[in-house]
Formats: sequence, structure tokens, C-alpha cells
Amino acid sequence: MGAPLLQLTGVSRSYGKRTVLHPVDLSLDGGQCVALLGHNGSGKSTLLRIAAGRDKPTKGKVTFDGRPMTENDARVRARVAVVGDTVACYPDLTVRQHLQLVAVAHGVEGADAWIDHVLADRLLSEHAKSLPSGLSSGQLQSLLLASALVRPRDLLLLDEPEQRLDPDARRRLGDLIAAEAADGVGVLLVTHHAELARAVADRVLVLREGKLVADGTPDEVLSDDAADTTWQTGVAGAAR
Ligand SMILES: Nc1ncnc2c1ncn2[C@@H]1O[C@H](COP(=O)(O)OP(=O)(O)OP(=O)(O)O)[C@@H](O)[C@H]1O
Repeated sequence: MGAPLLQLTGVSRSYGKRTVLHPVDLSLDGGQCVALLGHNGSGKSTLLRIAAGRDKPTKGKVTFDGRPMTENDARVRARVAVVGDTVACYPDLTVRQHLQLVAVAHGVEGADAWIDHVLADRLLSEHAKSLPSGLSSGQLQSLLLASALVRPRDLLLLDEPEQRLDPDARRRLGDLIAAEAADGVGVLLVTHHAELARAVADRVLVLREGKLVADGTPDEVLSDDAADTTWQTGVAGAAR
């Protein structure tokens, strides 16, 4: 067997004397979705940024397809798509132009047809000519997701992609993540939404104050009640 698509080994992160992420091991294969849950400030985004090569762990190592993960590596930039937790757009580019920019930068052939498809998929067709200032917050979030979909990817890192989405859009996000995994893409999903994690994840990890307190299947970590918050206290079956 080859190396996992993404592997974190003994990864921790401290700021000065304060440790915000205690040593974590995580491995993710293509076609697999791992969801990461936890309270505000529990270290989820820190872990995701490190997984993306955007931040360096204080200790431990991260590999992508068996080689060190660094954001500047051309191979990483070509194969790893990241949707962060903040909206970052060019105020003077339309929705379509944003997607064209990403597609051209990644050498996508037949980009216009593919962009039409992604626009329709994310319910943005009507807004193709809109500037970011003319979009709702949910539509802006859809644009961020669309920007990841118009480019090639083997690994998709999502930081609270359900933010600002209504229940219907959230369901379609779940369908999208499931389709990505079915296509062989590895997905690391940081989320506050246990229901979304249950719908799409093969494995669920829970962080509390920077420590991994649960790691198991959705059935092991999450209760049947979608609104249940058992994962927040880490008392479910797979709790550590
Ligand atoms: N640049 C930084 N300097 C110092 N502390 C930081 C820095 N970035 C993050 N932290 C701290 O690290 C901890 C973990 O933050 P992180 O953003 O990973 O949490 P999170 O689980 O993603 O939270 P949320 O659910 O609110 O997005 C927090 O206590 C935060 O204050």
C-alpha cells in the first residue's frame, strides 16, 4: 500500500508557552471523509491550517502523498483545494471572473463549460455577472465552494463550509462532499454541524481544548439525535 494521501504524525502547535493543539495523529486516504468537531477555540482551524501547509506545527510532521506538506510546493498547490473560514474575494471581479481566474491558473481545459456546470451546481448561474458586493452571505459562501470545484483536486480541506448556508444549501453541501469522496477525493471537514458530519463522514474526530477526545465512526462518536450535543462533551462510545 502507498502512503496515505494526508498524514499528520504527532502534530502540535503552541503560541509561546500556550499549547493550542496537543499531539494529534491523523491519516486520510483518497475517497475518505474525516470530520473534525469541537467548540470554538478547540484547535480545529489550527489543525486544518497545518494540514494545508499554511502553518507549521511546533512539533510533528505532515505529509501529502508521502512527501512533506508545504503550501509552496507546486504539487500541493495543484492537488490540494482549501476553503477557509473567511470570505476573500476581489471586489472588482464578477462571480464568473473569479471562477475563470482560478480555472485558468490551474490550467483547466474547456473551463467555460465547466464553470457553467459549477455555477449551476452551486445555484449561482443567475449571479454569474454579479460582483461580490451584490451577493448574499450564503451566495458568497457558495462562491468560495465553487472556487474549489472549478480546479483539479485530490484533497479538499474545508473549514466550516456550512457557515452562512440555509438548510437546503447545507443538504446540497452534504451531497457535494459525498460526491467528492465518491470521486476519490480525500476530504477533511471542520464543522460545527454534527448532522452534516454524520451524513458525510467515515470518521469523526472531536477536539476539546486542543486535545483529541474522541475518534471513531459517526455512530460511535455522535448520537442518533442530530441535535444531540454528546460529541461536545466527548462522552460518546469512542471518547478517549
Ligand atoms: N495567531 C495566533 N496567536 C495566538 N493564539 C492563536 C493564534 N491563532 C489561534 N490561536 C488560538 O488557538 C486556539 C485555537 O484556535 P482555532 O482557530 O484553531 O480554534 P477553532 O476550533 O477553529 O475555533 P472556531 O470554532 O471558533 O473557529 C484559540 O484559543 C485561539 O485563540
